[in-house]
Amino acid sequence: MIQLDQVSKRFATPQGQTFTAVEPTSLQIGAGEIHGIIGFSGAGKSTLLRLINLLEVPSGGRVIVDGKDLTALSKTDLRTARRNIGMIFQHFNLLHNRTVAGNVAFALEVAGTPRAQIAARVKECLDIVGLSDKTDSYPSRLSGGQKQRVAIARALASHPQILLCDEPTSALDPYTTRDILEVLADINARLGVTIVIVSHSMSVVRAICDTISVMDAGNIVERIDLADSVVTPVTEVARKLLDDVPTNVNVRRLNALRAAA
Ligand SMILES: Nc1ncnc2c1ncn2[C@@H]1O[C@H](COP(=O)(O)OP(=O)(O)OP(=O)(O)O)[C@@H](O)[C@H]1O
Repeated sequence: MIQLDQVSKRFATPQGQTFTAVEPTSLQIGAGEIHGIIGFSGAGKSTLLRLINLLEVPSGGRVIVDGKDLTALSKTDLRTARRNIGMIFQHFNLLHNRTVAGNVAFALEVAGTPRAQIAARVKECLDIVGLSDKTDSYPSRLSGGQKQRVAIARALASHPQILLCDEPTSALDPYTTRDILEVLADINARLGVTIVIVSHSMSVVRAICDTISVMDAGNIVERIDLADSVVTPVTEVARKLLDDVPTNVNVRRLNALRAAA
């Protein structure tokens, strides 16, 4: 479904130099798969994700989605191809002056869906994410988890085959995180949507993914297949990520002990 072929991304720095956020990278993600991209801050995860729908234009390489080379499409054809790729973000990015239904409808209006079809599709999408009772609420009246559900409904509005998720649970508590992961897993199972999820949390990607790419300094340094009963990371960065943040340590006390030593 998704094929990145030696894709790279360089940014110009204010000092007039170039910074490589993603080194030439190849990646294949099959239809119906849930794939995680994990790594520490600055590893290049979000940039790699945004290369999939060409939100970031690649500096080199090809992005092939559902058999189409997105890098070779005209602006109009790219706009059409992008309807096949929904996206959600850490901070939801909802329109605050529109209701829940209005937010989902907005995606359809932009896509040129005939007016007569919009209300029915909005209802379908809100049913999928379990938010039918909040249709007329404004985002300010919703919890973080509910906001992310609206964002998911909006992303699904144009029947995409792919859903890109950029840190979708990083602003949520652990219980709501699980809730949102269950919604995503359900969408994958019921609708067959291929999901790519960026996270810095190994527990998040382990909870939902089939396969994981581990990124470090703009490179995919390891691929983990969660179908393997035992996950034995090879690289140092994957081993560190597997440990997650050791939250059972009181870091203030630890610092005090270090200072006293
Ligand atoms: N538009 C941009 N211009 C210049 N540099 C950028 C731009 N976007 C990202 N970068 C740089 O590219 C590198 C990778 O950024 P990216 O956001 O992809 O990392 P990440 O792994 O998603 O990090 P985080 O987990 O903190 O979001 C970083 O050093 C970042 O500063």
